[in-house]
Amino acid sequence: MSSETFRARNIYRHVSLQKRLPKHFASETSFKTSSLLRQQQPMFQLQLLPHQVLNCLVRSHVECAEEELPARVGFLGLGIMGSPMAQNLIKAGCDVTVWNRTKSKCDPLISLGAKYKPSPEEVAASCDVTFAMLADPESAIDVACGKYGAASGIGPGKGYVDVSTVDGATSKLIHGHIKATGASFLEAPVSGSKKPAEDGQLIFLTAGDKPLYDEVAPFLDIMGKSRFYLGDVGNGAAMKLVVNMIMGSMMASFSEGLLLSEKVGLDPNVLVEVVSQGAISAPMYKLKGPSMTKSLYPTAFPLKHQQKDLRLALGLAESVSQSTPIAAAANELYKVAKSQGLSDQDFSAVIEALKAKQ
Ligand SMILES: NC(=O)C1=CN([C@@H]2O[C@H](COP(=O)(O)OP(=O)(O)OC[C@H]3O[C@@H](n4cnc5c(N)ncnc54)[C@H](OP(=O)(O)O)[C@@H]3O)[C@@H](O)[C@H]2O)C=CC1
Ligand SMILES: O=CC(=O)O
Repeated sequence: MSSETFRARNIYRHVSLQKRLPKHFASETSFKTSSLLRQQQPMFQLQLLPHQVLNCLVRSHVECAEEELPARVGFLGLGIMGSPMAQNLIKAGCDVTVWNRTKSKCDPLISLGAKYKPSPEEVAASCDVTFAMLADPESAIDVACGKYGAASGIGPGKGYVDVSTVDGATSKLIHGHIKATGASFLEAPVSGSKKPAEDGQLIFLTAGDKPLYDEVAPFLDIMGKSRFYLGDVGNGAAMKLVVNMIMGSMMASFSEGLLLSEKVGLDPNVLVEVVSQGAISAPMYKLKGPSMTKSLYPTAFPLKHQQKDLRLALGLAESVSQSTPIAAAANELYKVAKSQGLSDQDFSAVIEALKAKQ
C-alpha cells in the first residue's frame, strides 16, 4: 500500500491540527459555529452536522493548502467500541464503509455519511484498509476468514487491521489468511473503554507489518491518544491480555473491598473516596465505584468480554508455565456472574457474584 493511496500526510496534518487546537481556538470555533447556525447561512441550510461544520471551520482557519483525499477505510463490527471508533473516522473526514452482522447498527453511521456493503468481503474489496472490531476469537476468525469474509475480498496493496481482543493464536491464524492474499496485516487491540472510544482516547497495542502500522498511524491517531508498536504478530494480543488480566483482578478485589466495608458498618462511598486519594487510586474505581454501591452496572465493558479476556490470559500464562492464582480466582468469579445472567452487564457486575456467595 503506498502512502500516496492513503494520503496519510494530509490526514495526519488534519488530525494533529484538530487534536492540538488550543483552548481559545476551540471556544472561538464553537462560538463561530453557534453564531453561524443562528444566522442560518447557506452552508447550514445544506444541513451539515455539527462536526462537519467544525471540520469546515478548522480547515478554513488553518488555510490548508492541499485538499484532503482520505483513503477508503472499511470498518467491520459496530458494537460498543466499533460504532464510536468508526464515527470518529467519519467525523475526521475519512471515507468510511461499514458492515455489521446486525445491519441496523450500521444505520446511525450511514446517516453520518458512511457507505454500506453487505459483507466483510465486499468491504475489504472496496477499501484500502479495513478495521475489524469483533467480540471474540470465533467472530474475529469468521469475519476475516469465513465465507464472504474479509480475506476473500482483500488483496495486494490493501491492509487489514484487527482491533478486537483475541489471543495470539487467533491473531496469527488471521494474519496467515490475510498475508496469503498479498495484503498486509496488523493486530491492534485497544486499551480503553466506551468513553475513551467516543473521545478518541484509546491506546493501541499493535504488532505485525510495520509498513502498515506507519500507513495507518493517522487513523489510529484519530481514534486514540497513543499507540505502541510491539513487533511480531501475537505481541499486541499478549500485551492486551496481560493488561486485562490485571484489570479483571483489580475489579474483583475492589468488589470484595466494597462489600467488606459495608459489612463492617462503613460507607462504601467513603471507601471509594479514600481509595481515589491514595496510592492505589485508579480512574476505574472512581468511575465505577459510585454506581456499584447502588447495584447499577451500565454497560461499558461487557462482563462476558472481561471473562473471555481472563480465560485467554490464563491460557497465555499456561503456555509459558507462569503461575497466576489471583487471575484464576478472579476468572471463577466472572464465571459465576455469567451464570447469574450478568454477561451483558458491565464487568463491574462481578460484585454480584460475591453477594451471591454470602
Ligand atoms: N467495551 C469495551 O470497553 C472494550 C472492548 N474491547 C474488546 O473489543 C471487542 C468488541 O467489544 P465491544 O464493542 O464492547 O463488544 P460488543 O459485544 O458491543 O460488540 C461485538 C461486535 O462483534 C460482533 N459479532 C459478535 N459475534 C459475531 C459473529 N459471530 N459474527 C459477526 N460479528 C459478530 C457484533 O455484531 P452484532 O451487533 O451483530 O451482535 C458486534 O459488532 C471485544 O473483543 C472486546 O473484548 C476492548 C477494549 C474495551
Ligand atoms: O478491554 C477493556 C478496556 O477497558 O480496555
